[in-house]
Amino acid sequence: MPLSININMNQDTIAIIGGGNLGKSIAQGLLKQNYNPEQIYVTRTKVELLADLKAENVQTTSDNVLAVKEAKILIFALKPYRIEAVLKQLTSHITPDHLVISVISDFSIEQFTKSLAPTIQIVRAMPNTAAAIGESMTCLASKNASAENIAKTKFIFDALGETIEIDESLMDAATVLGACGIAYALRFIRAMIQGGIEIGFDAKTATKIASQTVKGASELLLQNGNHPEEEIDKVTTPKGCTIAGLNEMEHQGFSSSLIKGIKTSIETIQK
Ligand SMILES: NC(=O)C1=CN([C@@H]2O[C@H](COP(=O)(O)OP(=O)(O)OC[C@H]3O[C@@H](n4cnc5c(N)ncnc54)[C@H](OP(=O)(O)O)[C@@H]3O)[C@@H](O)[C@H]2O)C=CC1
Ligand SMILES: O=C(O)[C@@H]1CCC=N1
Repeated sequence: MPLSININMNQDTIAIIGGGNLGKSIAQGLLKQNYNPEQIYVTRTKVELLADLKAENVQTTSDNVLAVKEAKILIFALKPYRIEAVLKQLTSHITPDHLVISVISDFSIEQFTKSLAPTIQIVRAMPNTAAAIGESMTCLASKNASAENIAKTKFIFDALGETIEIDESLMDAATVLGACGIAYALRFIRAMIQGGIEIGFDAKTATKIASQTVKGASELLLQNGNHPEEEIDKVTTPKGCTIAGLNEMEHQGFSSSLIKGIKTSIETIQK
């Protein structure tokens, strides 16, 4: 569905301040949704690394002030240790007419607000890199943002995948489960591939089988709304190979290692 159908999103220029891994994924996702590339600004200091976006007619620049002046919607996708310096540079150019969205982890709305005029509304969004292909899971949180600004933010991220609204106190948890989660899932798939090669498949075939199988498993939950164990029960024949393998994985700490990893990730954010 083109973004222009609703609230005229294709008429609002978007500036992505910080075109790194996540910023670029968002830009790629917008392009995939037929967002007019000339109405997307992406900034970074090493602007030459945005050549792929430039080739698609996206406006790439190292000039954050220019991007902010040209855009109605600002998406800040900088590392947390860079944001304060960049906001200092931009404070006088960010107005209440801007919709300010931050995808920065570990940087609260309150911290953001301290650097800007009190009239500026901020929406926090926590997407993941699957935004590039319209499959992000994005958690949204706000404090003083208007219903219109929240709806606009939701509209943008709905076009890049699924969205849910959460309390800001859960943003670290959203970062871990949703954003870091992509990496955990990919490491799981990589391990499946390694196992698949050991039992006879070439790497390409193992990758195809593992990736599609994981996609199918996710879809079973998303489409049927069942508990994972209910679907697992359908696969585990008594005395069969699935339960033997699963139990061995659990003896080796499979679920426990994932849960401990998730807790370690959130402790790393919160320390
Ligand atoms: N990667 C992910 O999967 C996710 C990341 N996040 C959050 O998103 C934010 C960005 O993460 P990520 O994309 O991984 O990080 P990256 O380091 O890949 O991207 C940050 C970008 O900011 C640019 N940058 C640095 N200084 C400036 C500046 N003064 N003006 C404009 N651009 C600048 C950098 O480019 P250059 O060096 O050329 O300036 C870099 O490309 C972080 O806060 C992260 O926590 C949230 C969810 C998922
Ligand atoms: O690991 C990180 O710092 C960021 C936060 C979420 C995904 N990547």
